[in-house]
Amino acid sequence: MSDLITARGLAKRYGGRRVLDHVDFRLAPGEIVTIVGPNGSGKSTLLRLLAGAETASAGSISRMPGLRLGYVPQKLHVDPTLPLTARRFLDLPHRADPAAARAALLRVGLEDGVEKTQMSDLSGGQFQRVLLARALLQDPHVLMLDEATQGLDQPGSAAFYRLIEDLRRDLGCAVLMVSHELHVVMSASDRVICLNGHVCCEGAPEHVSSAPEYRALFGSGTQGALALYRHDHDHHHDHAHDHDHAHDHGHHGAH
Ligand SMILES: Nc1ncnc2c1ncn2[C@@H]1O[C@H](COP(=O)(O)OP(=O)(O)OP(=O)(O)O)[C@@H](O)[C@H]1O
Repeated sequence: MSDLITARGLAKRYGGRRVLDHVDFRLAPGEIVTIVGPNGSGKSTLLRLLAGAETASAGSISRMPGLRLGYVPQKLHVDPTLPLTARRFLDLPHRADPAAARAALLRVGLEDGVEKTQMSDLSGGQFQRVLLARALLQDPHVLMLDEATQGLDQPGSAAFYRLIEDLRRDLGCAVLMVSHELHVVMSASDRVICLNGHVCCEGAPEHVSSAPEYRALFGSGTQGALALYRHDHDHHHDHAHDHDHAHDHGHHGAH
């Protein structure tokens, strides 16, 4: 089957500042791909470009005709003084079919009672599940999640990512997510893309290692919990990305 999303040579500049450069990307039906990278490495920007929420400064993106996306944002502030139940939240921005709304809430593991609960009274984990339920209402070919487990504790995150795997299995959707929680997402991902303004490397997260190249990006705090199975480096990372990369961006993926 052909890819859901393909991108070539993506670049993004904000003002004169180059945030992404030379990014190639493809997403096949049903695969779970995780984008990792340091703060400010362009992860959210890449997700927004691929979702069509922002325009690239250079490069091309093609999406399968009729592609449906379900987007779970990084953060969503709901004014606690604003009365808004979880059920009504699912009607934003478009009114949801009542049966579909109920099914989506159940599918993400929320009890019946949650429908009437104010968004501001939900726990962090419940809140994220309501966001996920809203994304499911799109009947998506691709679920995109930007740091969807921020603020959850480790068991909460692990449960959330297990749910994502279940959804992929049951709905057959592809999943593209950004995460800092390498130790949690590695088991759930088919492919990991390591981003730092450009694609440093990508591949199956199948070996646990403490690769020096990985530590150069993430520090040693994660004990090499994520193994990028190849990461051939001939360059230094530069957060400014405002010099020309004279090297070859080798993509050593396990496709
Ligand atoms: N709308 C914008 N206008 C100007 N600069 C922006 C904009 N959006 C992002 N940036 C800048 O682009 C860079 C990459 O941001 P982005 O949010 O994509 O990184 P990230 O890898 O997702 O970071 P984090 O892990 O901290 O969420 C940052 O330096 C950010 O300040």
